[in-house]
Amino acid sequence: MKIAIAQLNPTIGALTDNAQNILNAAKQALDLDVRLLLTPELSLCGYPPRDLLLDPSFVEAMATTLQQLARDLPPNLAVLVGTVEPNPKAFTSGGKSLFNSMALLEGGKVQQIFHKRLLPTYDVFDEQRYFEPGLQPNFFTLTPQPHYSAIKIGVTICEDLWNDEEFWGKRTYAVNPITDLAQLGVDLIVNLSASPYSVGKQALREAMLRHSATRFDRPIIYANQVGSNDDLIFDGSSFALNRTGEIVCRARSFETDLVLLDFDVEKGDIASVQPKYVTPLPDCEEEEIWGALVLGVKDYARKCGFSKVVIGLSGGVDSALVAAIAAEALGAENVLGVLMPSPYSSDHSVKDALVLAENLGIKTHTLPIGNLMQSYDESWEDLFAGTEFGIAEENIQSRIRGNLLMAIANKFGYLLLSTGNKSEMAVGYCTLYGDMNGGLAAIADVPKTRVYSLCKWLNRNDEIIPENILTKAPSAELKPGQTDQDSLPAYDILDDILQRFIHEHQSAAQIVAAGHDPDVVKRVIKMVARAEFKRRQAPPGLKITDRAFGTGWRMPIASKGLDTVSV
Ligand SMILES: Nc1ncnc2c1ncn2[C@@H]1O[C@H](COP(=O)(O)OP(=O)(O)OC[C@H]2O[C@@H]([n+]3cccc(C(=O)O)c3)[C@H](O)[C@@H]2O)[C@@H](O)[C@H]1O
Ligand SMILES: Nc1ncnc2c1ncn2[C@@H]1O[C@H](COP(=O)(O)OP(=O)(O)OP(=O)(O)O)[C@@H](O)[C@H]1O
Ligand SMILES: NC(=O)CC[C@H](N)C(=O)O
Repeated sequence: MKIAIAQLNPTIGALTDNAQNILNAAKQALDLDVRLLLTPELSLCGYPPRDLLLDPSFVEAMATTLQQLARDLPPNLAVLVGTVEPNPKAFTSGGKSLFNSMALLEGGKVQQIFHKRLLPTYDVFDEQRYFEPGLQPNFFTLTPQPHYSAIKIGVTICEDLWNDEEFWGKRTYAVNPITDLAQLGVDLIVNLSASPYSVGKQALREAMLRHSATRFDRPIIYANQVGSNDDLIFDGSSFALNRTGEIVCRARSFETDLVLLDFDVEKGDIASVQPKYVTPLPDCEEEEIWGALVLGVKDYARKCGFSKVVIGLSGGVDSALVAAIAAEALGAENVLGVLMPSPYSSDHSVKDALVLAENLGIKTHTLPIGNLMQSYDESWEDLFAGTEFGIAEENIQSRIRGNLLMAIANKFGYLLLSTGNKSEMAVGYCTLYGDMNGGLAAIADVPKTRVYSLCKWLNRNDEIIPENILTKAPSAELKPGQTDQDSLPAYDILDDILQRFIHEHQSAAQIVAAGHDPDVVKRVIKMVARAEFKRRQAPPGLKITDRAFGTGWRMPIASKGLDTVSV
């Protein structure tokens, strides 16, 4: 029996377009003699729909679209479609008004509905805000073709398979849906997912599901969403494991795909369809992150209706990387780099930015800002009389640039990409309403040390990022001779402290015990706390790590929580 995974890229809320994509995949699958087609979690509305789910008319439109899709699909193909279903008991007995569901469509109708049982409510996930958990194990039977006996297929939705206590060494939820399904004697388990990307996550998914497949002696098919929705990048990388835990197929990462496999009724196991379709995983983390960021920029622009972007090109490494990502995502002809030298800019900053633009094939425009800086100086001359030249005067350069860039974006209908990296966003080394301006922060979750390693990886064959950009000392160039290390610890030290503090939840004392200077640790943690007000006003940033400063980071601003560190 042929089964296909449709690795789809839905746009959130675009019900008609998403249904059409499911229909297109179904037509393709039918030509390949497929009996069962799998689509990702919430494939009809896209994941995560967030508070659109609080709008009853949206939920109603989804139900209507689902019914129409059932009628439009080829009647002999069984299709699992991700949707929501009202909770009829919510009104009388309380509880959330919806179930996160999978609908089995066949023969022109909705045949069965399955409810997600485990609702992730941590990091970027907020499913208990909207959904009631399903209480029953989910399965259906399917006859491969007339005169064959029926196959029992267990249905799980994303998080449902993330509670194998043997794999994790603990239970997060009281139930483990896969145990119930094994007891019910299902022949095969499918998992319909919307699992966002983070570095190294695919290895974790494969190890986790390999463990479950072998533990329960059941084949598992994992169908993931692909595409980027705001800050979340979904990598796809759908795959299937046979009963012995071997990878039978793997879909492409960061692209839509349709993958075919075969359920051998005699053996009760799945096998690849020749030629074997196992896309190799990226060679290194840099290749993986690059794929994620390119997709992130491409989908954000496309789904918001932009074809062109503008970037401030300083001749530094951050703007160089963002320009390279944008050129790959949208085509070099759709990227405008703007050089805005001030009297403090070094000669090499302009030269390096121009060489970079030439390497990438992007257009540039130069707008010197000395005269605008002078106008500001004149306008506040009386007000600031008798004060020292300081941070306000330095930052005005950044604010002038931010204004010019937004004006260009506004004039020509471009999207402004901001260039701040995670290390800067963590400690607030950036100017509010200055270089923080923008519609999308492309590398806001990429630590500075990773910015360098990505650029070096990019240069592995040809020089794309000019060598001088990689070797000179990082500098904001807001005053003569300034370097980042006048204000911050060396980036390898800063990033290690941030990794321990933000990702590993280590205390200041633990970070010091790992060999860091106590004063530096205290200072860094205080800077992180005090920069919350800036991060709250930053553009959405593409998430590539397990903890980003985005929807999964909910810190108070007016607080003393992190600020009172002791070592
Ligand atoms: N809790 C809070 N809630 C709301 N607002 C708060 C606040 N705390 C301070 N503020 C306000 O924010 C102001 C400070 O923030 P802000 O004006 O952004 O500026 P600030 O953080 O003082 O300075 C920017 C820093 O970023 C560095 N930098 C590095 C790299 C690039 C660039 C660049 O611009 O290109 C800059 C620059 O050298 C400087 O050290 C305060 O003066 C105050 O008005
Ligand atoms: N002279 C300039 N011309 C154009 N844009 C600039 C200029 N200086 C700064 N910018 C913009 O402001 C951002 C932050 O600037 P800055 O160079 O101060 O910080 P950075 O962290 O060293 O970043 P980068 O490595 O890109 O230089 C830059 O990435 C760029 O987008
Ligand atoms: N949509 C979901 O249930 C996602 C949760 C899951 N643990 C994941 O990241 O992949």
